[in-house]
Amino acid sequence: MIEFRDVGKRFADGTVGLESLSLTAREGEITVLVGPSGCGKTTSLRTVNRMVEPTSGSVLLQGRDVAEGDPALLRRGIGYVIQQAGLFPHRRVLDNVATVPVLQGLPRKEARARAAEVLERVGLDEAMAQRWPAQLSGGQQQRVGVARALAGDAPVLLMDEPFSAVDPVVRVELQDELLRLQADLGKTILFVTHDIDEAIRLGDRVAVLRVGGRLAQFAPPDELLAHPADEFVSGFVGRDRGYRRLGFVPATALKLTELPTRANGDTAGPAVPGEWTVLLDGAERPAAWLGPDGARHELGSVYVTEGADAASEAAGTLRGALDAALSSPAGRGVAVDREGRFRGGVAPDDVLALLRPDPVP
Ligand SMILES: Nc1ncnc2c1ncn2[C@@H]1O[C@H](COP(=O)(O)OP(=O)(O)OP(=O)(O)O)[C@@H](O)[C@H]1O
Repeated sequence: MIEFRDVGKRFADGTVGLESLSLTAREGEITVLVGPSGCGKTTSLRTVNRMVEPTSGSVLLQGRDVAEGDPALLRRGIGYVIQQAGLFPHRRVLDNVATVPVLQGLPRKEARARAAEVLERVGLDEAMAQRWPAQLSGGQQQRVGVARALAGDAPVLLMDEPFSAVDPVVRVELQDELLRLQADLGKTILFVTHDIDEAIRLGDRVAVLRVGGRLAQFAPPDELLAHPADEFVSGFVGRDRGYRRLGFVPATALKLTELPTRANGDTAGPAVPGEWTVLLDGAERPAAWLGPDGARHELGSVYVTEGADAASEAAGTLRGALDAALSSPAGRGVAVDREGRFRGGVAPDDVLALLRPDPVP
């Protein structure tokens, strides 16, 4: 969908922003460009909407060289979100968002209706829509920035450090929201960040760049964490990458163990003497543990075997499985399906076995 072909940029003062970048961002995916300061992330992004003209190579959008045709027209088909949102301070939130559809030729009234619709999508109500940008929090301003980029209904979004200026808690909220939106919208997103955690969280594929816009590795997050291409990448990805992989490895290969069960309210003791028993309600949902001592204990977190989605990141991944195992008083966790019905037990060792890298021969 977006293809960089040997894209190079030498600025007028001789600075090499990009040496030769080749990379394809696939349709409907979030492709993240990550790397240290000055490695050329922003420059790369801006070659797509021609805010920067490459000095060599070309950028293709849906197979067409962006250098052909009118840049203004090109930009109307590309949503663009920047740090600090870049809102017009003298326009109300609603009109900030309506700008893009107005530019696209929609009558003002329809453009405003469209703006209200996308604002609601990003969690901002009518009262917010009537405020001035300065009357919003940093996180709300970023939401408006995202809404404005979505208002044009462009299939491509360029996002340049859009969440960098907000505190870590809001940042995670905004990331979750982007993932939720993306699950609905399926845009082709090119996302720039210097934060590897953000890259790994959001990217379907992550491009790690070094200075000069040279591609060090381009891979899905799990592969980046499991098999960094070289020392630069492993240094950049960080020391706790083994642990962080937990959240990205689907637990489909995890074998559930059998656990004794009993109906909740049944006054008989443990189903198997000396063992922990899961108490199930009438709908087969686990309610509590019955200890070997005959006392009830809290269940701890449960592992949801299916339905991994943006809203509950850990569901269906090894992170969720390990958390269930470690937070349970029984030394093993309880697995449930999407409806909350009991599926089996999770042993911590089984989770760790799946994470263990292949031994080096
Ligand atoms: N207009 C310009 N003139 C000269 N040099 C420039 C210009 N714009 C960017 N550069 C240089 O090009 C290189 C890449 O810059 P770019 O902004 O793309 O990096 P970045 O990876 O986005 O960095 P950061 O994370 O710090 O924003 C840097 O060395 C920068 O100083």
